[in-house]
Amino acid sequence: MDVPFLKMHGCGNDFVVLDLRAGLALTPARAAAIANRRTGVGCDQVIGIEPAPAGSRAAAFMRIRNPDGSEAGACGNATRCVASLLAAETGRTVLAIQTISGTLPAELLPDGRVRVDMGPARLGWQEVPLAEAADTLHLDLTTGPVSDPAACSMGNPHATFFVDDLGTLPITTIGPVLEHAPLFPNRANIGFAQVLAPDRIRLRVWERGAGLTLACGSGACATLVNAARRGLTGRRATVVVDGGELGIEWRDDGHVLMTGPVATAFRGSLAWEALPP
Ligand SMILES: N[C@@H](CCC[C@H](N)C(=O)O)C(=O)O
Repeated sequence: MDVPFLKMHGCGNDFVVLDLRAGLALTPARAAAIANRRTGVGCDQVIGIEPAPAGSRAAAFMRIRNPDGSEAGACGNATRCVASLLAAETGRTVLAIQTISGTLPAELLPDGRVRVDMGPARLGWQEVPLAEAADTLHLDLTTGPVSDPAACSMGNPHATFFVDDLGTLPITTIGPVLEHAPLFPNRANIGFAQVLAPDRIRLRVWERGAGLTLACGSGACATLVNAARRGLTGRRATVVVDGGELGIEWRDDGHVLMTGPVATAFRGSLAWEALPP
């Protein structure tokens, strides 16, 4: 059976997007096979669009899997991509997408960008989660040249290290060590941020289950929140990632708004029977 897919990206964070509303299942093994950049299509995350749960006001449910098969509670860049697809399908510019972490309102803007309400930043140590009680604004964690990160959850776990010079950091060496640090029982996405101005941050993210990507939307949200909590920025900033720019605002009610581009790279079809169950 041939199953159509879309290859999309947000600031270079790339996705295979599958419409699974007819009932196909995105298992961990299938996602890992699809995401493999040598033997599959290749992507940072595999995204399944599934029916919205009964009674939900959302247009659809979005399942997020990393290349290692693990399931994530949030993916900011993919949420914008799926919102743009659902907007085109329904003719609505305002809609909501259900994830395992909550319902995310989204809006298609006149310039083609998409704004998503990523929900409230969760600041408690149990919410990140951390392995033990700690002040999430200053974690006792050092690896190589980086130390003293701040942590929060955007529906998925993030730690942000603020550094003076991003250019010299050995991210592919320290990223995997930090992702698996015992302090993070569910592992964590690890952001490395250089504050350029009170409204501008340069960010690179070692993503849980995916590695270094060109952009991480939830990471950009977490970074702005952590930077504002530290008094390094205001509550609104442009976050410059390797693949573009994201506008982030931490509203007074605790919700984080993310605005950014979406792009479709190509369409294809998967030989479903060739995938593992
Ligand atoms: N690329 C995403 C985040 C994807 C999930 C993450 N790797 C996790 O495991 O939590 C984004 O744009 O937010």
